[in-house]
Amino acid sequence: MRLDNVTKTYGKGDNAVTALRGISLEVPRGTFTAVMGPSGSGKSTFLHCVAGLDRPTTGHVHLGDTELSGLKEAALTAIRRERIGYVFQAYNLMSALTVKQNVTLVARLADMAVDEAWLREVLARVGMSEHVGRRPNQLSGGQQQRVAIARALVTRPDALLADEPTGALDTRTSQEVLGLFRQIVDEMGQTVLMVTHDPVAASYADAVLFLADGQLAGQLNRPTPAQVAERMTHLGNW
Ligand SMILES: Nc1ncnc2c1ncn2[C@@H]1O[C@H](COP(=O)(O)OP(=O)(O)OP(=O)(O)O)[C@@H](O)[C@H]1O
Repeated sequence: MRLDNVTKTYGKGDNAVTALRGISLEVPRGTFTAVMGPSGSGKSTFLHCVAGLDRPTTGHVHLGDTELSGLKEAALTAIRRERIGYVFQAYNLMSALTVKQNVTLVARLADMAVDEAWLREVLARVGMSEHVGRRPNQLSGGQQQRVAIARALVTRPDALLADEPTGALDTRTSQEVLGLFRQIVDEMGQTVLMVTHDPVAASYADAVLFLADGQLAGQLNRPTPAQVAERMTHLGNW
């Protein structure tokens, strides 16, 4: 993923709010990158622009060789569905569907063939092979997030985007989910970009990008939680 001088302004005139101010960066394929920053620093806007959910006001976003800002809505929708996987703080599973049905729902809605062998591998990776027939209310929070990760992986996306994926989990379960992200990067070559408020979560990443007031305010590679917390303390309230 690559961003070239991306800006994003919401609203017009006196009401205009500039959320991103000239962000240029590259997220290498097959790496785990965390994004941190004080509240209102532009993290969600950044993630939405990378995901093709929102269009930059100026600048360009590339996913591989594809430039997202030049695409028409239909092409962008196809990219969002087929080339990007999402994991949210709220697991967003369908309560009436089983684990297997939830994992394959997006692909089925999009008329994409689901490769059974790949589905089995993904379910095994996230440790949910034994629970394919259960419904979300029969699973713990950590298990539900694993199902959401399987759902994101099943279409073999170019990138997996996670917005506070451990925000609703206890410490131990968070660590299991973060360990799973690490594994899918190291063993499957997946690219993961994660927004988080948690220095411990960020320390699982290869690199942590810091945003402040809509600008890139630094990067730490393979940092410890203490180094991340120290950097955040200098950026403002978080
Ligand atoms: N749809 C919108 N319309 C107007 N302003 C917006 C909109 N979305 C975000 N903003 C503003 O843009 C700025 C950046 O917001 P953003 O949600 O990207 O920050 P954030 O770092 O994700 O914050 P938080 O950590 O609190 O979720 C903020 O000043 C916010 O009020």
